[in-house]
Amino acid sequence: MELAVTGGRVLLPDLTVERADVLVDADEGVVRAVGQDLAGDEELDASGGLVMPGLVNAHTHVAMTLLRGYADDKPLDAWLQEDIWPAEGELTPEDVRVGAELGMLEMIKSGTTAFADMYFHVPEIVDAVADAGLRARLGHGVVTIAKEAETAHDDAEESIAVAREFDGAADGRVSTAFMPHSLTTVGSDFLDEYVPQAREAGVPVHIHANETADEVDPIVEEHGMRPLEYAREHGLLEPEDFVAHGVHTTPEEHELLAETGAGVVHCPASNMKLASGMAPVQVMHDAGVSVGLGTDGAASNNDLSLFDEMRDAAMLGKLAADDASAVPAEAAVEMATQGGAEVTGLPGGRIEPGAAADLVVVDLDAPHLTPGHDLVSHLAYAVTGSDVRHTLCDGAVLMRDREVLTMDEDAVLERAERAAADLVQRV
Ligand SMILES: N[C@@H](CCSC[C@H]1O[C@@H](n2cnc3c(=O)[nH]cnc32)[C@H](O)[C@@H]1O)C(=O)O
Ligand SMILES: [Zn+2]
Repeated sequence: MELAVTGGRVLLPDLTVERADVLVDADEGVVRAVGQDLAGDEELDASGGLVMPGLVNAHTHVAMTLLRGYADDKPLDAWLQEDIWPAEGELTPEDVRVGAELGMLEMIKSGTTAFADMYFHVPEIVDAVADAGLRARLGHGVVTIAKEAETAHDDAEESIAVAREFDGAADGRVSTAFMPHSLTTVGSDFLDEYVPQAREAGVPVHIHANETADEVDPIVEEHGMRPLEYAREHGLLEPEDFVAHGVHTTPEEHELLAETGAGVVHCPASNMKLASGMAPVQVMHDAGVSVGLGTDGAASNNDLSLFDEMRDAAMLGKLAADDASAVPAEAAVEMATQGGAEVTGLPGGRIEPGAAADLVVVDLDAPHLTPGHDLVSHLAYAVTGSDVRHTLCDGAVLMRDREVLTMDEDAVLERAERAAADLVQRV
């Protein structure tokens, strides 16, 4: 079946905008053509809209939607230890399923078609991705500090097992990674033991790194090197690997990232909310580092909209560089599309023949998007998630005219409300 997305304008990979139709091969899940007057077996109306690549949320913990607004206004360490980890200790597989569905509903409704996720009870998340129709790189987050050796090993084994088992699931829309939680919550002996297993399984490694000053200093003190140098020493930073945050990073670390090809996921909202710091995004770009954008979990954001994240990235990037020309709109849009696809190794991020048919249509016919001098500027600074009219992933229509077709929206909200209330009772 061929689907023609007609009557709109299209954001091309070079970030120019052209009046064109997009022909999608729904069976193969690829874009066949971009051009004038294309016809398919079915049509999707994009008139008055901009057809753009589906957004890539390159770092999140999707089931944390259940903890949205549960614990705010604290720094990372206290937030995790006092509130989040105790609550997460009570999450059942069913809770994770419900939270993941809520997050995916939110993503589909705000134009995200692919995401990278670190969490636990991953089989539930795989099933939710399969049903929702999205694309994802999933992994089990490992923590080894303050655990008995056996429990810590079990956690790491589970991460490797999950990565092996589910790579290629959901008709190839799910891929996986080995996901040690962070350079300070996983011991180096565990990295040394399990990273080679990830290589053997052919999956990348995704980890939190250099998020706060508090997690940089102990590594420098104990090992006499910067965290990313330490990461490299322990087998990380292969080209397919990607680290979340990279807030407190030095020029030497940027050089290391650029040389190795490992990517960074910038999470500006989470970094602002937890007061973690300002990532030197413009400096990283100038150094040739691949950068994607992530929301991080909904408990530190508090939403999963990449449109908000683009705006935050552009705004914070200017403040960090003390330069209004830093992280321009184009850079924000690039990070949320091609950049995220590159960093996570997921298809998508570009609309061109042969590319994955992961795309969204944004309604431009609105007061806050008038006049239309520069649509890339609008995407970075003025569009919000609720402006998304249609969402397609892998050639399938997931949302048409704001109606999500792959999920029962009311049922998802009701289940989430109930699961969250029960959870808070138990904690
Ligand atoms: N298996 C681990 C869980 C790791 S999943 C990934 C974890 O990252 C946590 N997380 C969420 N946001 C952040 C962040 O900004 N920095 C570090 N960790 C985070 C999240 O709450 C979740 O516990 C365990 O048993 O504790
Ligand atoms: Zn995170």
